[in-house]
This record gives sequence, structure tokens and C-alpha cells, in this order.
Amino acid sequence: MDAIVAERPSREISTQAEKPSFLFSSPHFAIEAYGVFERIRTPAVGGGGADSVLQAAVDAALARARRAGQDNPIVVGAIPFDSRQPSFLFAPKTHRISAPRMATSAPEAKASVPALWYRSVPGQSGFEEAVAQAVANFRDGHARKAVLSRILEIEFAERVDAVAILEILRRQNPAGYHFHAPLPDGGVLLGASPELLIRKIGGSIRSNPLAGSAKRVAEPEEDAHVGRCLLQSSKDNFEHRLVIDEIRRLLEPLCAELRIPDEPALMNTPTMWHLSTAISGELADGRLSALQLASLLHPTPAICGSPTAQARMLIERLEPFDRGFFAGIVGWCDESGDGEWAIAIRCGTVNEMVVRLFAGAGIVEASDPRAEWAETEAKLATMLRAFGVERGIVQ
Ligand SMILES: C=C(O[C@@H]1C=C(C(=O)O)C=C[C@H]1O)C(=O)O
Repeated sequence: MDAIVAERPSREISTQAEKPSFLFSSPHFAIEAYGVFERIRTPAVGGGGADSVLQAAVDAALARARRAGQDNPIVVGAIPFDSRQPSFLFAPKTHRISAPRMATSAPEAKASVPALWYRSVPGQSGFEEAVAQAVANFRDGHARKAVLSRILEIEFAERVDAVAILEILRRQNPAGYHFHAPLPDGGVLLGASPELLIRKIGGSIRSNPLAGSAKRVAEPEEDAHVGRCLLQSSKDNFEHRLVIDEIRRLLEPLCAELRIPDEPALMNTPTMWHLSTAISGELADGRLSALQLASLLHPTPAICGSPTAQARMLIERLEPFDRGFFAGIVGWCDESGDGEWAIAIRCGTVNEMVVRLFAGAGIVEASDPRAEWAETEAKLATMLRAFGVERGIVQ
């Protein structure tokens, strides 16, 4: 992939002292964007087809940016979980695309700023009750999977430096997708996601859905055993297969070639094991953009459920909050339609001193409410570690 990076002209940043408005890094690209040339609030819903209203708005913004003198304009930002809600995308004034730099290992973050208070929404009993209700719904045969999530709200004694936390996240979780994206309320969406929704470069696409999870443990042999058990778990393989079947259904008609391994593989982050399927393909029509493909696929059953419409209704009924940009997508695209969109998980929002961290778990008929709560606790550890409050909050 280095060759592709080298082919892209990188724009020099005239005002190096200016703070970036958007940061994103993947295993292939690192993007720094500065300033806002033009905002795009068009919702992504229905944006998967050739007549995509969102893509038309993006194309128009990119054309204006080029006319204004940018030689390689891009659009960056985030799209909410509910793609009927407005997107929060923008063409920056300037940006730089480069190869990702290797993160150097760093000492554990210290809790230099104490947390004043925290609370989970819902709390444990409310979450477990919601899981039990979803399971009852699956027994009635209305849906097969729904991803239920919760928020951990934390207030710190001082303003949180989101860029500094992003750097800690990058060092603690060198693989994957790191992002710092502005939000409509003035806050920041910040995270280290292991999950690629879609990358498109030329006519080639990649997607790497994850579903089915287990918490890692410190002792290496035991940890490997946890991974092997996950690989053999029929419950987790069922959760995973629903995601792959849906992505196959949507991508197959668009691809001249689509490669999907028969069985999932194991992948890990420093805190979690996941079932993972590395999908690759060649588009039949290379003009479809990364953003159109992302709009088509989002929300996948990895973060919504199956079938999508029933799962979405269950989420609306059982989750006591609007997800906003959590379990949405975050990324970038350019004039040629190339781009990358990661799923906004292992993330949170930062508004001055208040941080809201999110974690969800795929619920199926075989789910145990207590175990699903524990899974959200384990997933929260990615962000809590970066804030240096892991031991202070999660027992
Ligand atoms: C919803 C989250 O993760 C998603 C759900 C998973 C699962 O249910 O096993 C695994 C990876 C993600 O697709 C999250 O991390 O908050």
C-alpha cells in the first residue's frame, strides 16, 4: 500500500500551528485536516445507489474546493448510526494524507486528572433487563439479532485534551482505525476502532466485519484458549454469520469478484478477541464511491442486528438514549471515489470536562444477560485505559 500513498500528492499545511479539525489513521493512511471549506449535512440514508443525494452533495463540495485552488480535495467526517439523521461531513481547507507513522510504545496513561463522577446509562440491571427482553423477542421469531449498547458518562475535574487522548489510544492500540472528528454540538468523537466498514482504492474494495467477542486475559496460554473457544462458539459464529450474509447480499451484485472466506478467523485488540472476516473484491462498476458503498452497507448487523429494520426498532425501544454518532461511521473520501470508512466503536464523545463512552454487544437468542453486560465492560476498557481511569471505574 505504500506505493498508493506515494502516488497521492500531499498538500503542505500552511498554518502548522493551527489545530487539526479532523484526524484519522488506518493501517494504510493517516489524514490530518485543517479548517472547514464547506460542510455537508445531507443524511446518508438511500445514499448507496447511483442517484445518491449525499454523493452529489460531496461531489459538488469537492468541485468547489478544486475551483478554490485545492489540488486534491477530500471530504472527511462522521455519519450517525441512524443514517436518516444529518451527516457531519466537511471539505477541509487544507489536509495532508500520508503513510501512517509507527506508534511507539508508551507507558500506561496516568490518571492525572481525577474523574469526579461517573454513571452508566442504563445501569447493569436496566441493561440486563433489555437483553432479556430482546431474547424473548427472538424466541417469538421477530428478529434474530440486535446490538444493544450503553453509555458510561464521566465528568473530569478539568477539560479533557482529546488530541492527547488520541495519541495515547494510538500507542496503546497501534492497529486499527483512530479518529478525532468534530461533532455538531462542538464536541469531538474520539476512538480506536478495530472494524473497517469499507475501503475502496480504484476498483478494489476491502471490508473487515467483526462480530462475536471475548475478553482477553493476561496469562498467554489461557488467553489463547479463550480465543480458541470463541472460534468454536456456535453462538458467536451465528452472530457473525448474520453479518457476513448481509454484506454478501449487498456487495455481490456490485462486484465482478468477491472473496469471502468460508469461516471467520480470530483477530485481537489489546483487550478483546473477535471473530473476523477479511472480505475483498473487485467492483464491476469502479465509479461507485467508497461513500456510496458505506451508505449502502451501514448499519451492518455487526452494530445494528438482523433483519436490519426489526433490529433497529428493538434498539429504539430498548436503548434509553439516541446513539448519535456512536456506531455510525467515520472516514474520508476523495474526488476519484477512493476512501475509507470505519465503524465508530471503541469510542466516546468529549465535551470539555464530560466524556461519554459507548459499548454494545450483539444479542441473539442464546445470549446470557450477565455475560453481555460483562462484554460491554470489557469493550469499555479500550477507552478507559486511554483516560487512565480503568481501575478507578471498572471493577
Ligand atoms: C458494538 C460494539 O462492537 C461490535 C459488536 C461485536 C459483538 O457483538 O461481538 C463485535 C464487534 C463490533 O462489531 C462495540 O464495541 O461497542
